[in-house]
Amino acid sequence: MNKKIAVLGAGSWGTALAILAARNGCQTLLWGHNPKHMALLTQDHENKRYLPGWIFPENLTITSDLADVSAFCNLVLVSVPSHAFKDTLIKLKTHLSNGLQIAWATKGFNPDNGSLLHEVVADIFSPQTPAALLSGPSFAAEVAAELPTAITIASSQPDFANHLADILHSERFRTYTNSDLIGVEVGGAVKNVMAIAAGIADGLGFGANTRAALITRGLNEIIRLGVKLGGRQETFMGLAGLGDLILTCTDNQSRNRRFGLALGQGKDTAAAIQEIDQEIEGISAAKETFLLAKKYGVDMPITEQTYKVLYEGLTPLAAVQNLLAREQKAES
Ligand SMILES: NC(=O)c1ccc[n+]([C@@H]2O[C@H](COP(=O)([O-])OP(=O)(O)OC[C@H]3O[C@@H](n4cnc5c(N)ncnc54)[C@H](O)[C@@H]3O)[C@@H](O)[C@H]2O)c1
Ligand SMILES: O=P(O)(O)OC[C@H](O)CO
Repeated sequence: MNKKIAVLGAGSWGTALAILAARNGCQTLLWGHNPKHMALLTQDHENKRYLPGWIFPENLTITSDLADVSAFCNLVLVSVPSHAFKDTLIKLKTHLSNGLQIAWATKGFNPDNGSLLHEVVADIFSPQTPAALLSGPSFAAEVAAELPTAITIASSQPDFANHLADILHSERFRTYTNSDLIGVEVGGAVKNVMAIAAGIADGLGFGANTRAALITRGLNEIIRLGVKLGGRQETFMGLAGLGDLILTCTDNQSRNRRFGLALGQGKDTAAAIQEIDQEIEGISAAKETFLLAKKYGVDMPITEQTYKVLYEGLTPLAAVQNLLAREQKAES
């Protein structure tokens, strides 16, 4: 397979995806924004900061110069955090625009206005630019370890989704295609809010029953917002919805769940962020989801309470008590 791909973002997920593509036989370029960090990756042939223990395949090369991307190929997979997504695409455009095929693995909203990331892609490049999102239950370290994983590749352009699936698919990394870009985006972004909430409940000492209730009612919130934004209900029962929600709410590899655990155990937000020392996408997603819910009149009580803990100083215990005090009603 003489295929090429440039991965933008040398964190845990971009590094894992670059290693995956290289193992699949792709000539792979991994770009990171920090020259000193990328020099270490070049020197060490591994990412000791974000994905230690996984030596890079020989067909994976490192750069901190975006100009190298346009000379390398026109297929780009963006895996920077949501707060860096728009700026990274703006920088990319100065080097590559014509013929660009872009995918992204970022889970979140555009922090400027809560828009979905496919809208950022369309605004910066074009609505006709081949675009796809990669999302689903996938911890980077397990992908690097080649533990069986299944993810969704969502695009309104099926040929492009299939092209990307061909490049990334393997026995241990199963790719499923989906035409519901909005549903997959909302599922991947809002599951991080629910993971914080589930972590808070566990950190407070509540049990498995509580966690199951939060996951179930959290899925209900995600579906309500996702359908309102144009997603298909069935998408949220799939890998990018229920699958990723269960994974992130129940396993301590999740940064979002661990962040919630720390809050529930009494740490303040700053201390919890410092302790985790990696991206916690649910913090910004909690605000963006809360604002979207208000804008579209969608009842999202778990999201609202999580937002109030993170942005209004509500204590974790008071947040759970507020949820428990809600009036009895028919399940919907
Ligand atoms: N880590 C996982 O298991 C995993 C799995 C699936 C999806 N994701 C998603 O991947 C995205 C990237 O997160 P991650 O897990 O790799 O985070 P990370 O904390 O592991 O790494 C973050 C990376 O972003 C870089 N970065 C920070 N600010 C930047 C900027 N302004 N411009 C460019 N790069 C910048 C950092 O240098 C670092 O390399 C997130 O949206 C996350 O939800 C992560
Ligand atoms: O560590 P988290 O909570 O950002 O979760 C990582 C991935 O999104 C899991 O699918």
